[in-house]
Amino acid sequence: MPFDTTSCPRFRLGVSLKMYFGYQHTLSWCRQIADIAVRHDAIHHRMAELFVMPSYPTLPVAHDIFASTHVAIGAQDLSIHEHGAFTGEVGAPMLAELGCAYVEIGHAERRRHFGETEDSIAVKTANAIRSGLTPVLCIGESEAGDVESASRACIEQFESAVSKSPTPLSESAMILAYEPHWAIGSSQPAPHHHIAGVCHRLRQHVVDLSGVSVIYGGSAGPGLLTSIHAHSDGLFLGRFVHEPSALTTILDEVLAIHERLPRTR
Ligand SMILES: O=C(CO)COP(=O)(O)O
Repeated sequence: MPFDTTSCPRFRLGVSLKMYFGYQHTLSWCRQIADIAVRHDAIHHRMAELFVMPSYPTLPVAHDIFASTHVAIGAQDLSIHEHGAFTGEVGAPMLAELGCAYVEIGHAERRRHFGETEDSIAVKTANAIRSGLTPVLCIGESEAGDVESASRACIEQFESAVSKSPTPLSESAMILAYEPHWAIGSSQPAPHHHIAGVCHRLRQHVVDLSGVSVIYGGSAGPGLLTSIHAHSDGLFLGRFVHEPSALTTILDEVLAIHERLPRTR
């Protein structure tokens, strides 16, 4: 029986490669992911949307590798400037020209190691929107705590990040990647009840913004979506899909989740 995807959620699966791989390794990983994407029913039937974020220099070739797939590409950061005398920077207009659909903003590692501030995050978010890129806005509490305080911290970060938006938020597409800093680079994700609680509150907060999805990242990998899919629109993945077959396992989970959903809505 063909899948009725109109009544089902479409999960968003993003992968950031950070700076783990070299150039050739990145391209070979992208080719393997492209191969999985063209063959997997979860992508074919649009039950899952996949975007990958490799390092800047690989973006043009990655764009070509994914050209005949449903996989989108994005950058891991962007400049607070758009053009000009800003040595070493890459601005939103060039990322859009390169074929990026997404750009990551405010990752915990950029906040911690590169002096990213709430103000620079707000400027970057505005620049991304102005160039037609979908921000993947990373928000999350720095220390492990309860759901209430984590949600408050995330909502403050979100409100600050969108404070300079050039267009009404109701017209913007955006992915909120809930990434508790303490769960990134760890051996396991945050506890499921914590993820569910914070994602639920974030979804409530953006309930009137139909273009905003809430996904979870931080040691996410195979098995997690099955547990949290009622509360999260997807996953932001890192190390646990360095082995491409792990992505197949997650896409299999997407199929299984859809199989179990009622067909009558
Ligand atoms: O930060 C992340 C995605 O951007 C998650 O990274 P890890 O899955 O490697 O913890």
